[in-house]
Amino acid sequence: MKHVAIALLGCGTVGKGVVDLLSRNGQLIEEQLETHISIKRILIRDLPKYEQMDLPDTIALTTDFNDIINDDEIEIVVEVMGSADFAKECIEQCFKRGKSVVSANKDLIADYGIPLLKLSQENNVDFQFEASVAGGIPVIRPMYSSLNSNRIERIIGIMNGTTNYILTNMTERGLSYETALKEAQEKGYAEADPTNDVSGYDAARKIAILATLGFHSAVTFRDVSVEGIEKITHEDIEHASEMGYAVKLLAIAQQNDDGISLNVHPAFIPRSHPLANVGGAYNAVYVRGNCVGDVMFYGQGAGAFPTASAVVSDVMNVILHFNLTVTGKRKYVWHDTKLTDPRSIRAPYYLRMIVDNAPGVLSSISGIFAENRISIRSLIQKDETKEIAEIVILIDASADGLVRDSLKKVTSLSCVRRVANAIRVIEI
Ligand SMILES: NC(=O)C1=CN([C@@H]2O[C@H](COP(=O)(O)OP(=O)(O)OC[C@H]3O[C@@H](n4cnc5c(N)ncnc54)[C@H](OP(=O)(O)O)[C@@H]3O)[C@@H](O)[C@H]2O)C=CC1
Ligand SMILES: N[C@@H](CC=O)C(=O)O
Repeated sequence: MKHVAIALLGCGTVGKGVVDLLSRNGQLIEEQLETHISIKRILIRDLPKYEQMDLPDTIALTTDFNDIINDDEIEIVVEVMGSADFAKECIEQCFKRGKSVVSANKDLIADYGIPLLKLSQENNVDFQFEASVAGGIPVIRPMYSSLNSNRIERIIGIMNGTTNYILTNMTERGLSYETALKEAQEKGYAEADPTNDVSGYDAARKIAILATLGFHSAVTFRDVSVEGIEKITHEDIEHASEMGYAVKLLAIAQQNDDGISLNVHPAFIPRSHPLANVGGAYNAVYVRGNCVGDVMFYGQGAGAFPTASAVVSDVMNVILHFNLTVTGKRKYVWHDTKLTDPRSIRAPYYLRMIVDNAPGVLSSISGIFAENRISIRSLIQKDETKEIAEIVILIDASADGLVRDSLKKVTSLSCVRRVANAIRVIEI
């Protein structure tokens, strides 16, 4: 039986998941590859913390990356630390020393995926990162393999388990935002800094990675317009339910006539749509190819075993390439990319405002929308006291820039206390 020694950089939620998955399914994995995989070393920072962990005695823990990079027996390095700079440095060193790398680090790949892929090719090694998008769901490989006979037209999905867990549990269990986030952290879904999840940056990184591969476009995280879920309240969720919608954080990449648009934002989705029923930490990604039509990928987008499933399958793929002597041979294609102005993207919007409960208020607000040729689909006055009222407006599909400009004017009306939220409605 052949033997491949690997090293892990990091042994947190995902790293420990990899250790456990290999011990649980090792025999089946060996049978398929005719190769035994052993984890030889793991890099961590805080040694005493890991000495208590239930890890096989055969694994050497180290706090010095040199122990890994200088060990010629180690052929594959699995980077599951997170962070950008140090991880990038380690991965580059691995490539230069002829080691293939598997990474789950979307922060890094969304920014440096293309230069890293190029460097891996120059050094004839593999770089694989299936777990970087949607945890356990196979969605990266289909982009450059199973669906690559298509021109990909659109990618839309729920790509962050933490925010989906928060929104689902605010909706179904009435949990507060803070309690739901705490639960998501306890379950190992959230990033080390959960701001990346709730602000939409994590999903933005994932859609940038998918668009890079699916659209053959050299885009990065910085090309994505991002809005998070921090402003979503129980009021918004209740109004959505009453109107037949669920609130979800969506990531959308779209090929338009004038370029590519990349957006992450909360959205009202009709309850009848399959994405509305993706609950908890589950993710779902729709891909539309010009020949295949719509394909949907669904599964657990975060957590130890689901993510380790993708990481270990990447390790298996690297070993398969070793065995077939095709390591580092995959070719990637990127074209010049033009980005659509995000302000031109049209959608219907749900708007919630807190206003004075006084005559003439509604006509002042609707007057501003009329001036901007935005047509109001419905306007409902909700809870009211003697002094204030909450109004909920649905407007027909309008350009984002026009909606934002109109809302600025609405906010400046003395009778408008605040625009509490403006959320796009997805009609698919
Ligand atoms: N959790 C999930 O569900 C998913 C996570 N990912 C990605 O996987 C990666 C790992 O995530 P996760 O396991 O949740 O993270 P954790 O925070 O649970 O674990 C990180 C691990 O990396 C180690 N580490 C961090 N920085 C360093 C460093 N500079 N030097 C040495 N060791 C270091 C930590 O060691 P120490 O404790 O000693 O600091 C810890 O063992 C991230 O890129 C994340 O975005 C991807 C998909 C899903
Ligand atoms: N924090 C991420 C983990 C997986 O990528 C999430 O919540 O989806």
